[in-house]
Amino acid sequence: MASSDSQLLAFIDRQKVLLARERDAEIERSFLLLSNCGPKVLEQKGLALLGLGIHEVRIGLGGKTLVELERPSAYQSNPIFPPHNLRTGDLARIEANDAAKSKKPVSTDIKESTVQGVVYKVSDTRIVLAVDSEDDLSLPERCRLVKLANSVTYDRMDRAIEQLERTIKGEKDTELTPSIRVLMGMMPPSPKTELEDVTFFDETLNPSQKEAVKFCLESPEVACIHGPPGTGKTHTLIEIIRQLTSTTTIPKRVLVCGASNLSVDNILERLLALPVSNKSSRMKVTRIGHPARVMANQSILEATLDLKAARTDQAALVKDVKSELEMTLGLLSGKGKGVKGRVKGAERKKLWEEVKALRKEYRKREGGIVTSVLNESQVVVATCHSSGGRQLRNQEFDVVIIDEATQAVEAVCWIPIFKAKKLILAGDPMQLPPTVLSLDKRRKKENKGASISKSQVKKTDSSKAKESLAKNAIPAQSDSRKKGGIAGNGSKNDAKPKALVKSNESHPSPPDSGSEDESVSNDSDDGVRSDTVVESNKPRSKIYPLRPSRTLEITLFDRLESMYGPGIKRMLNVQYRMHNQICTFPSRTLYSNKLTSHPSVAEHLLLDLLQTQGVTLTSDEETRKEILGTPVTFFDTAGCEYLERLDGESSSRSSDGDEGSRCNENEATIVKQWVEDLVEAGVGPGCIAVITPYQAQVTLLTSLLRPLYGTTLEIGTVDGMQGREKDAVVISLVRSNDKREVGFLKEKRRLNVAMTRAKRHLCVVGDSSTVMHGGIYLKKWLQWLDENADVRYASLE
Ligand SMILES: Nc1ncnc2c1ncn2[C@@H]1O[C@H](COP(=O)(O)OP(=O)(O)OP(=O)(O)O)[C@@H](O)[C@H]1O
Repeated sequence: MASSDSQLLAFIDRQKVLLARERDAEIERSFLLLSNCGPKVLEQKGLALLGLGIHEVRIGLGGKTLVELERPSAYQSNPIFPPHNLRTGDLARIEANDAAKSKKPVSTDIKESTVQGVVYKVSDTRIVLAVDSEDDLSLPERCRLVKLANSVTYDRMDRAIEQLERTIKGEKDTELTPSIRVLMGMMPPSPKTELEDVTFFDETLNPSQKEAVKFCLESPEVACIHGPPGTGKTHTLIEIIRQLTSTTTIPKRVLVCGASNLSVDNILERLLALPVSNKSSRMKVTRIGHPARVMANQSILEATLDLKAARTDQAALVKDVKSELEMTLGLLSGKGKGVKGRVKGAERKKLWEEVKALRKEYRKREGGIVTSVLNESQVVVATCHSSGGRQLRNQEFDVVIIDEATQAVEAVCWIPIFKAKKLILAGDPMQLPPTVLSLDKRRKKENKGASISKSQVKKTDSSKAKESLAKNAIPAQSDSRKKGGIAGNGSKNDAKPKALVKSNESHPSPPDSGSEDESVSNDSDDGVRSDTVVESNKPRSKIYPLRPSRTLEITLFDRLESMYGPGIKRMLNVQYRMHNQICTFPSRTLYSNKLTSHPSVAEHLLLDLLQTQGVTLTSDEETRKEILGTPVTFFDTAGCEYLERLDGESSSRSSDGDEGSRCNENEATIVKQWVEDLVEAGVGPGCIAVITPYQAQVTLLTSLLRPLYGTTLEIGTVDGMQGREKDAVVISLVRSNDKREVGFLKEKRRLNVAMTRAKRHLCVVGDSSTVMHGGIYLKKWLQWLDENADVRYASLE
């Protein structure tokens, strides 16, 4: 059934409401910070840089004025910036750095600000702000830079949704293409145009990858690729791009987008590394985006629009205008060569008029160069957000590919969608959803309410079980801990306290293969049916109508699957990362038991890694062999009374408005000891990552491990590890002793990302008796670990 007008409008209205809410949450967050904190505190939080001076004012791409700031020796003894969170693309403003006011909150009144712009480039000692203003730039001598809420992303998303509305209503020039109609449930996907014989450039693709490539080529309007961890999603996308742009079929023009710079640079890097028979057959690829934001890799930099434009023959045409502009700006800012003091009064006004005219001319000439570079490009690579910039305004493509589509909110995907006739989405709905600020705020409110009512109303059966488990387990554990210790031989069957074995036996068995547990946080609550597990490749006979999304976490990928069923996608089913034992639980519970391990990794262990490095172990090195030969280890802290602490508990809310973060000192000690054991056994710290849900635990672990291993050992939250892998991963779960729903522990997707980062060894430290409200997936995993992993008992030596 095609979406009715009222369904279409309800969907669009809902998107507008959700986007407005998200924008408010972002503004509120930054407003709270700016109005509550003095500049010094903002600098400590990484949101401001104080005591800066203007190094230079020049002109950049787009005729923007680039203001370069530094820490001059007059105000600072060290030219290197303190740690900060000002990144390329962030909105920031330069304001006078008045020392007397440095404790007062900085101004929240935008009008009062001096100069506002976008961070263009960041290094250890310099930061460049790109300013678009046509007005007079009154730059203070001594200044500071303050990060602001960025509205550009929201503006672009709002515009994309408005464009969608006008397109559907027939009010806009944009054509209501078949792919837009399919995306909006106005018509079902057309039957595939069968391709007789596809000759693959990469014959090593596995059958599921080949099927996904073929499916994407054959689908007339929309196709999705579901790539579980390590299954070669990028590999498959590269083949699709090669097929689309090859001359054997009709070459297509492709726009490759992604949710993050990292994802698109990863694709770009692989495209640029493809073998070419001769120079003319090299794929013409251009990367849109700030050169400072793209990967620091020469071949990638060479592919940026900025560098390509600068190398064209016409580049000389803009050079003259640029020099003149820079000279005039130098006069105005008092920073030009040989300029003494600033120009004032009528002369200043006249010079600004000149700047305006020169800038217009510069943009016109530069626009011509940009268009000619882009017109020659077969493949353009950009983030979804930057595809909405001026440079691509009139560019059209045959196909748009969006990687990491399950991490992008739907509205940001619409920015590039309007530029092409066909859409290919790639992602994994079982990994992290997009970050949504407004949702976190609501969840926290709901959790607060839930925690009070639940803990006050009654004790659940599970909490009673936890208590009796803890009572029984303590004496037995202290015995075994004395004997075994952290690297001791406390293997699951011989050293496990009886009380634990019993209680585990009474737990239900792991989730059945092929079905996701009903009680696991149900996506349908969010307005999407929870049939994300692949059932069949056939198109579903019944098509569900378009429904307004409950939250921004519902991605376009989720929604298409919900409307059209699994026939809209193909799943890659061979993973090239994890030891089979690491892969088993996620495969069973999230991927319909369909995820298999490639033989090259199925049995690989840390032991083999060391052998490839020429290390051989003698027969008496039993402990070392045991550590290196075990794919999954579980330190069960049940009954140990390792209670966590809420960081900032006294105030219940930290000054930046966030709920306090949790940490667990004893658990951190266990993690530290295991990392030490791994390193002692020969594993390089660079091959290890420590992952934990809470920032406070990251800080604690960093204080314990940094002095030993420096920055080679990676420590972070799960969000920073998506798309990454390490030979050995240690997860510190930080048990929760209250009944609140807390992000990581509740969300199976986060847990999935954490557990699938490990290649050869996964160690989990946590409490199997933890019963979290809503944390059923976690409980099942811990149960599975208790039954299948090498279980060790925590001991604080
Ligand atoms: N057909 C294949 N044959 C051999 N190795 C492969 C094949 N496909 C993928 N790989 C390898 O699997 C690993 C993961 O591939 P890739 O980075 O493309 O996966 P991904 O799905 O994009 O990863 P992520 O889970 O991080 O999103 C890479 O080392 C890649 O070389």
